Amino acid sequence: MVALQLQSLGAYHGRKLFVEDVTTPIMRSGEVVAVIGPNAAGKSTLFKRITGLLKGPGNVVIEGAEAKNAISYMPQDTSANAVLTVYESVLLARKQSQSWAVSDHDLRFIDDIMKALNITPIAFRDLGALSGGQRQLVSIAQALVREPAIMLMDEPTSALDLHRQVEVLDFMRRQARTLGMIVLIAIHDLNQALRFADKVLVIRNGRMLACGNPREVVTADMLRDVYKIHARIEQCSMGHDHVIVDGTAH
Ligand SMILES: Nc1ncnc2c1ncn2[C@@H]1O[C@H](COP(=O)(O)OP(=O)(O)OP(=O)(O)O)[C@@H](O)[C@H]1O
Repeated sequence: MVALQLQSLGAYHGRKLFVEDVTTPIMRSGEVVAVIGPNAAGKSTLFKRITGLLKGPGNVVIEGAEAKNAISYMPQDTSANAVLTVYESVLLARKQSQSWAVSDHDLRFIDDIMKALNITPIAFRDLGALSGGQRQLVSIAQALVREPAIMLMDEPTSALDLHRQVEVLDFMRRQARTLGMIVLIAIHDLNQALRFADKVLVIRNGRMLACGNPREVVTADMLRDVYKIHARIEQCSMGHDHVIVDGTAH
């Protein structure tokens, strides 16, 4: 069982603190947490602080995972200038966190992830010759083959068509449950967050406003305060919550 908690976490860009005093409930194996908030709220900055790419006060407390492959981070910018094929890049990603010998298990694991993400047909294409959505899928594969205990994904579906968005988010949730991962996903699509997340964490101006059950966190009041929109949360005929936007609030 893996557990993650952020305690009074802050993050600097240069000398300025852009994220401040983020303390979360304990997140546990199998959970998917959607990290939401307006542009420039600090979602990517928070992820970079959790991975150790940025410095700042506070603690990232992880229990039940070896430091070596505790966290895998998929950045927002998935552009690549390495002269590698898709398959080479995924294999390299797997080997970065393990010994350099390639086992049958490694090859099977990579095949399974690539098949699940439907990128086997482009396995031998150069990274530089992919569409934005294809690059994003490859980047997800690179993060997953490291078999992390905690996965941080920064807007992993922003370039994907609707079918692939649902496929990827469904797959991530299954992976979280079956492998016991904790998955944090920064995402702008609040309906996808409501559909896939166990918890929603809201950030505004570098501060965490709430972290908890999606139904309790994503409310008309929160949408007005944080996003400056008039919206309703309504249940569809299947009983799922949806955000219906009526317009901007000033
Ligand atoms: N390298 C950097 N140097 C200085 N400031 C930065 C740097 N990167 C980000 N910032 C600033 O930090 C703040 C938070 O940015 P961040 O990228 O974390 O927001 P975000 O919530 O991920 O936004 P978006 O939804 O637009 O991707 C912004 O004010 C941004 O200008």
